Amino acid sequence: MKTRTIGFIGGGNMASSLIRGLIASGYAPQQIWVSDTNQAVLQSHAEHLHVNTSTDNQAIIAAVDVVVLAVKPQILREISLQLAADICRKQLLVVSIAAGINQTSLAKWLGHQVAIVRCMPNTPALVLTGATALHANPNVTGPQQDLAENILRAVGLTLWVADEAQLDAVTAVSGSGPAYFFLLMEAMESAALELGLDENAARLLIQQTALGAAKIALESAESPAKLRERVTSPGGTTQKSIETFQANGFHSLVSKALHAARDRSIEMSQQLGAD
Ligand SMILES: NC(=O)C1=CN([C@@H]2O[C@H](COP(=O)(O)OP(=O)(O)OC[C@H]3O[C@@H](n4cnc5c(N)ncnc54)[C@H](OP(=O)(O)O)[C@@H]3O)[C@@H](O)[C@H]2O)C=CC1
Ligand SMILES: O=C(O)[C@@H]1CCC=N1
Repeated sequence: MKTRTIGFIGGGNMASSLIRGLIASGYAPQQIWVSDTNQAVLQSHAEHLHVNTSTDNQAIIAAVDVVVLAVKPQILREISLQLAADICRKQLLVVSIAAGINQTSLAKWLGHQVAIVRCMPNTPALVLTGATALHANPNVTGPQQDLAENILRAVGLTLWVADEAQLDAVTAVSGSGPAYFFLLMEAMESAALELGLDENAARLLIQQTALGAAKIALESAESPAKLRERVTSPGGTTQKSIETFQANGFHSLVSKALHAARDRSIEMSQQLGAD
């Protein structure tokens, strides 16, 4: 499967994470093609990643075995309509990573016979620790499903969802999720500075603590609540901070934030898929 050529339409943040991850996992840069309207982005990818680049989206379609649509959801309709005829003619597998653009809209724009895998990756793909949920439309053959899965599995964990609606929840949980952990790190860093630590010490301690907590959570069969209790000595320091979090509605705040992200994904499907 690593012999296939992969094209990215849009070479921004998420595409860069995937491309870097694919190269780190053994894909040759020559197998990867990227198009973007931003010359600086293409120049940087050519210079640093040695991948093939073009400002011509159609040239990418002509060159590859599978195309990843990695532009902003707001312009996906225009791009899909622009590329539909070439994609159909070549019977190309399309992988869309766009948040909030559903299979119905993609089929309407690209053609109802096109094989489309809609997925939701996340930026830790950059360090081969991505998490991606995928959904295939009925046109996707077994080998095409394997091809899509192999690309995303090269950069982390993959799971298939049979119910496409679950991708809205996945977007709220793992698609946007890295930002929540960065937000917590950001807030902890500000607090650490207030407590008198210098920036370098604060950042290092927080990074290592986040890594350690994630590793324990991954390696342990126990729930996050149980793992939290292990840190919380009765009458000690953690109890005080956890009580402060909980008295200020931490769980409900997280729930509201994830519901807001899920609802935005649904709203985008309705707004952007309308025509
Ligand atoms: N960032 C993330 O963590 C995740 C993003 N996604 C999805 O990935 C997609 C891309 O997101 P992200 O990487 O963050 O966005 P970016 O804006 O970083 O990347 C999109 C790139 O596409 C370029 N572009 C604009 N118009 C065209 C065009 N006509 N042809 C080719 N390229 C074009 C943009 O250039 P310019 O900036 O000049 O407009 C930009 O470089 C979105 O659909 C998003 O929902 C999914 C999961 C996670
Ligand atoms: O914020 C967004 O819309 C995209 C999708 C998930 C992460 N970034």
